[in-house]
Order: sequence, then structure tokens, then C-alpha cells
Amino acid sequence: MRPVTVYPRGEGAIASARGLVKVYGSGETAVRALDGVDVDFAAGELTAIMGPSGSGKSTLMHCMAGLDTVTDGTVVVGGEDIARMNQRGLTKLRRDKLGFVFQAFNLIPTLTAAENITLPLDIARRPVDRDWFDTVVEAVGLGDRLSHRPSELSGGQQQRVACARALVSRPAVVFADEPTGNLDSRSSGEVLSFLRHSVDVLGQAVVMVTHDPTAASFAHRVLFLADGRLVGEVVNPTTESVLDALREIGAGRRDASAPVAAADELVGGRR
Ligand SMILES: Nc1ncnc2c1ncn2[C@@H]1O[C@H](COP(=O)(O)OP(=O)(O)OP(=O)(O)O)[C@@H](O)[C@H]1O
Repeated sequence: MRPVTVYPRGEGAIASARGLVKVYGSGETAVRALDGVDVDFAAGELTAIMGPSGSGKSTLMHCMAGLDTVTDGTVVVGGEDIARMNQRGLTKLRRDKLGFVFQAFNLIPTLTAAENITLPLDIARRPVDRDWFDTVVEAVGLGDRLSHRPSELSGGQQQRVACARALVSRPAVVFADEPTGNLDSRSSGEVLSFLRHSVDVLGQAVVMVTHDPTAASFAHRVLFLADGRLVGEVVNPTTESVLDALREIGAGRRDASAPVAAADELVGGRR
């Protein structure tokens, strides 16, 4: 594990945070969920965020995506400072510049795959760029399933529809929160391969929270959070190097004589 790469003044990043602090509550019960995070996410990069339960992964993603307010610091996404935006501005930013993939696929059961994919654009009354739609559908490998409803698709196929829905508006960044949390290993592989493909071939920026070292190994870079701080990164990760980094975090926080048990608990504790 090495120190987290931060670009000078965030140049070249599609989304950045500096000095990001998030405190929930106040007084004695206040929780400092993020404690001064500097981070940059680049286009053409799939970044995984890992760390123990309660380390601040979801909070970081929510603050970067304008889903939660920040206590201090700056967050810039697609050139806009979202820490200063009002609710209307945040709604527009999420609609126009961000894509989301959640653990639950959140597809509309009565709509076909194609209709689910274009739903955000249809709601926003924005035209569908047919060339881009075809590119995304081809990349996701669902060309022959477009007229199917979610109940006629496997879990992996449903999540690939959700990924295509996140990409169809050409967002600056896709945020994926445990995108493979509900999938078996084969379906996880399908979804992760697609997310990686969307980054390598379509130039997308994807940020993914995961507890799974194998899922993280699909990323270009894995960031590790502990107690609200970014404590290191692994570039071009493998399952093994991610496990080693988790052991390092576990070893620093617990009995150093039992780092492997600590890592196993971090990795397996959620299953
Ligand atoms: N709405 C909230 N109100 C109060 N405290 C919160 C709230 N949301 C999160 N927290 C606290 O902030 C800290 C970070 O939580 P967060 O959900 O970001 O962690 P996480 O790393 O995503 O955890 P997990 O892996 O369990 O999902 C935790 O101590 C949590 O209890």
C-alpha cells in the first residue's frame, strides 16, 4: 500500500475533494465520519473504495455525489463546487452529471430493459442519443434482451441494465455502491467486467464501494479508508494485494500478532 495520489490543485480530475469533513450530529454524540479527505477521481479510471465497516465509505460517496451535505471542505464535480449548491442545483447536477448503481438494482418491473435504460432521460425529457445508446447496450452485452422485463433477466443481467441506465446520459462520474453485493460470483464477474469495459473503452469515470477484494481487483486503483481518513492506495490491484492492504489496516488497528484474523474479519464480516 502506498500513500494516496492527489493531483496538484485537482487538475485532470473529474471529481475532487479537499479537506472534506463530515460530522453527523453534535455535542457528545457527534460522529466525525470523514476527517479531512483529499481525493481525486479521473476519467478513464475505475476506483474502488474499501475499508472496515463504519470507516466512512458510504459517507464519502454520498458527499461526492451531492446526496449528503458536507460539514467542511470542498467537493468539485465536473467543474462545479457542489458544497456551495442549493438543493435545486444538486438535483440538476445528479440528473445531468452523475450516474448511480446500487446494490438493489432498482429497475421498474413493468418496463422493458430498453425502457428502464432510457427512463432517467425520459423523465428529464432529454433526447436519447441513439448512437450512444447502441454503444452502451453493445458494451453491456444485452442487445438481444432489450424487450425483456426485469423478471425475465438474471440478477447479473438486471444489474447490467442498471449500469447501462447509469451510463446512458454520459455522466461525468458513475457512483456504484456495492454493485455486486446481491450477485453470485459469475454474475458479479459480468457486471464488474462491464464496469471496467465502460472505463477502458468508453472513457467513463467509475467510483465503486465494495467489501469484496475480488471485486476491487477489477479496479485500476483501490483506496482504503479507516476512521474517516484515506490511509493508502493500491494501484493495479490483485485480490492478494487488496487482502494484504486490508491486513495492514487491520494490523495497525488491532493486535499486530493477529493481522490475518483481523483481515479475514474485515473481508468476511459482512457475508
Ligand atoms: N445519518 C447518520 N447519522 C449519524 N451517524 C451516521 C449517519 N450515517 C453514517 N453515520 C456514522 O458515520 C460513520 C461512517 O458511516 P458510513 O456508513 O459512511 O461507513 P461505511 O464505511 O460505509 O460502513 P459500512 O461498510 O458498514 O457500510 C459510522 O460511524 C456511522 O455510524
